[in-house]
Amino acid sequence: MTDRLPHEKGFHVSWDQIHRDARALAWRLDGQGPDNGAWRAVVAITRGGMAPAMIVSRELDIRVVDTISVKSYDHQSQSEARVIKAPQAEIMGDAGEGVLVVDDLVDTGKTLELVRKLYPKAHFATVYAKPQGRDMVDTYITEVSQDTWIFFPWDMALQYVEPYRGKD
Ligand SMILES: O=P(O)(O)OC[C@H]1O[C@H](OP(=O)(O)OP(=O)(O)O)[C@H](O)[C@@H]1O
Ligand SMILES: Nc1nc2[nH]cnc2c(=O)[nH]1
Ligand SMILES: [Mg+2]
Repeated sequence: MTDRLPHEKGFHVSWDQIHRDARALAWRLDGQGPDNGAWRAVVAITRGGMAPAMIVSRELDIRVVDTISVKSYDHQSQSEARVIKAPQAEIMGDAGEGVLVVDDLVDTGKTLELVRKLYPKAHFATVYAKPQGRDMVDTYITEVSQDTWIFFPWDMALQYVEPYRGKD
């Protein structure tokens, strides 16, 4: 993760904000599936995609939900990704047609590139997108610049901050 830093800007997302944005994503996807507008299943890219996928599946009343786990690692200075848990083969079918693959964000696009290769007919949706990975996503809600780090509520806690005038 250190190679992803430093980032000039921080975009802090609250629970309320991610709920609203994931709902907006669901509404945009409503009726866009290949089977009379319907989607067959939602697949979350763990772990960050799980909260948005839960909200999307709830909004669109999709009861078939599975996960895919992609682990990024550095191998001789080249960053690679591999699947360490795949979704059920019966859910994905041949190429993922009718399946909504949901993640919290796309950054470099490496994660989605890998999942897309496996399931080229699935629909890829993220809540947030950065320019470098944007072409890997079919539907997203909000774009942030490449030098922005997105902070999610599950990675944060409320804490005391010094008053402005109290600082050195
Ligand atoms: O477009 P990319 O450059 O591949 O980055 C995007 C991915 O990185 C983050 O997940 P991470 O691998 O950090 O794991 P996590 O979801 O378990 O936090 C994020 O949730 C996306 O899945
Ligand atoms: N939380 C978080 N994880 C990431 N993984 C890749 N980019 C990001 C980001 O901006 N925020
Ligand atoms: Mg992730």
